Amino acid sequence: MNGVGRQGQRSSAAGVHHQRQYSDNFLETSSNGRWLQSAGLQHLQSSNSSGAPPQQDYGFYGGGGGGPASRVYRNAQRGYNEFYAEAPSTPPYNSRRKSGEESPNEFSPGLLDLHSFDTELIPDMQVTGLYDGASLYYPSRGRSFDDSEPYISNKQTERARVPDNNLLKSFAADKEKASSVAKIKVVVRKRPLNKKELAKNEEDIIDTLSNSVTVHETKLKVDLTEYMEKHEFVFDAVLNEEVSNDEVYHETVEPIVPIIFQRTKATCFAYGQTGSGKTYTMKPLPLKASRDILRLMHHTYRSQGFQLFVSFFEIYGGKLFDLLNDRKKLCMREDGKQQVCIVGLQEYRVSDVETIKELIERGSATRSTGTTGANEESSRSHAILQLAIKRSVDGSESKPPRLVGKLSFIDLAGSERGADTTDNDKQTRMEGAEINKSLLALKECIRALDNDQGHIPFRGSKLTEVLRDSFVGDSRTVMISCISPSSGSCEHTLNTLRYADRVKSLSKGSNPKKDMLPSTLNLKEPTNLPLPSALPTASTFEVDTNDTWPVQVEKEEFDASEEPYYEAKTLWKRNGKLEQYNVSASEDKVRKPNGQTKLELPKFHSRNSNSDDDLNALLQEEEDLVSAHRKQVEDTMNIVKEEMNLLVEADQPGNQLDDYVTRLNTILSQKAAGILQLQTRLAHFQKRLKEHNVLVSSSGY
Ligand SMILES: Nc1ncnc2c1ncn2[C@@H]1O[C@H](COP(=O)(O)OP(=O)(O)OP(=O)(O)O)[C@@H](O)[C@H]1O
Repeated sequence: MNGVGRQGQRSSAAGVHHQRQYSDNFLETSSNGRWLQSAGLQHLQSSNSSGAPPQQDYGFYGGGGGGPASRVYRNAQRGYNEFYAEAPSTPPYNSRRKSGEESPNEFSPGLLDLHSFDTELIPDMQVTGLYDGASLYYPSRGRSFDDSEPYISNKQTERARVPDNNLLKSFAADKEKASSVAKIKVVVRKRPLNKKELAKNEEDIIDTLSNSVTVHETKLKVDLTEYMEKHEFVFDAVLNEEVSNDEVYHETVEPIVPIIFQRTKATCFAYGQTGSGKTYTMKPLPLKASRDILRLMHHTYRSQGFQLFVSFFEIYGGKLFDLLNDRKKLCMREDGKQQVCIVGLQEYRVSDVETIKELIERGSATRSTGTTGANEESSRSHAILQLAIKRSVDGSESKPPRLVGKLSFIDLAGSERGADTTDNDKQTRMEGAEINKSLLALKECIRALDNDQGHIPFRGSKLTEVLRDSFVGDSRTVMISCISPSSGSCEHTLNTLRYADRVKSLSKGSNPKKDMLPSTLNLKEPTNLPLPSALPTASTFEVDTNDTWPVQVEKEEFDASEEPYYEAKTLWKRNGKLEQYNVSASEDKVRKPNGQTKLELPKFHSRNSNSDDDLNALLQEEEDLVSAHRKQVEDTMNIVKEEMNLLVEADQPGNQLDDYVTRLNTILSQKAAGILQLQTRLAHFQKRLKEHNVLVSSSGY
């Protein structure tokens, strides 16, 4: 059966019609404007264009939020709201400011190194004995928080020392909720066919059913007749082209938001080839999450001194740039506690959704983009947006707050970059190598994380290094694999799904039934698979009974003589609703859990720089080998194809085919020997790499 016939059978006419309609619109619509719409925040744009001041009215959250009813309505309207409506273009940041109003850029640089506070989590609150009935106090999704939470009017300091029962119950409920959130969740999102793909008559080769996704790959037999190979994968969730960004949020980030208040660090990242919809998927998520975080802060945890901070940076060619500070180059350091500090990264304190929206827009506009055949606005960088929840230790706002939890959103660069380098210049090739390296390292870290391995190989790349603190302690990871439906992207789609499957397959919490099945079933006929349900929980909360942060006393005096290298500066300026901090390693101070503050000389790897270099060299070598290996296999396949063509041409009466067959055999055995040699070398390098890693970890890193 040919591809068109199969497609005709697989897709209903309505389905095809839908896909065409989406693509006609989405290619012509500014993504900057559309994501706000799909985030359900269109009204923010209109308020902006009218020049209205930023909203502080939290009543907004109750009405426009993610309640089930509104979601159902939006879903019903999705065809219009998301794909047909003309999205208003987002005015430039400055044009939307009223005169005299401060912009994040213009805040006086109240620079203080808060990074030591950032990287050390605030100790947990004691909730022992208060678990009974806690869930009654936990506000369910979509329910008004005003209904569930009586107004708390105690003095802040008193509250900090003697937390009220409702608050403790909320914490307890959040803890309970946390334990039901899978440690790693892998979700696949299929986008609709776009205009270009339709123009080229490319067909939709992806079927989705419940949480499984099937790729129909057209292949050629030796006699050059076509046949279809099916590859079936099962994930925690599969979202088809009909699914809105609201639903993506509901499936991925929404369950994580409450547990960020419980010392959890979570990471949500989008993986996929260029043009597969990573940015489209990721852009609305931080805004939606901020909306829910602010809602919790202003209702459930009202007057508890929680603060929300935003930072946005990118990793481009292995270097870090601040997207909220004119792409200022940043550098990464590690302090004595192996906490990663991004020197100079600016964080903004935010208290309303509009400000967050402006910051995200500003950062997105600054992000590096390049051009590829697949996507004109293709991103070559990994963009990382972090939402940090902090809290002043003694409940007052006079002291710098300390980190409670963090939510990182990562829009990764196109996953095909490494393979897309042969025709490009040196810079593009280097970018590709760097991207490949980081994606490989990210996968390894997530797998190590889920297996609770002692050693997390975060040093494999800049990306994993900056995410180090998301890989330790209580963490959650959501991977959204974005795929294109088109036949032209089949190979990349399969690569994306295999990467996702690899992340998932070693997960301890995976359904054993699923693990017994091969990831790629390659079935000729449709098969009804037993579909595993979502991951069971793999982790529990650690409660450190020695840490009771509400009664913690902070000392601000620093003994400069102790570490003359570090001069403590406590210039902390508040600036209305939005505050800007400059994180500087030279002001890196470490707060002890017992409440004392001590300056410590960070160890910036000096002792281990050789190990790092070696490791990097090894990783590089391994990567080169993998590329060479891949190339050998590709060459071999090409040769086989060419020879097969010759063979078919030569298959005429009277022709002797023996010569061709002998020639083919010789070439194949030569190639096989080359591949075998490369595999042996690769295995050798991997062994060395492993030894090296063990050495590195046993030396304290
Ligand atoms: N689910 C979707 N529904 C409608 N349009 C979509 C969807 N996903 C992506 N698109 C559209 O496809 C185009 C490419 O998407 P996007 O820029 O998000 O790709 P990307 O994976 O981030 O690419 P790159 O890695 O090159 O940055 C955009 O015009 C976007 O609006």
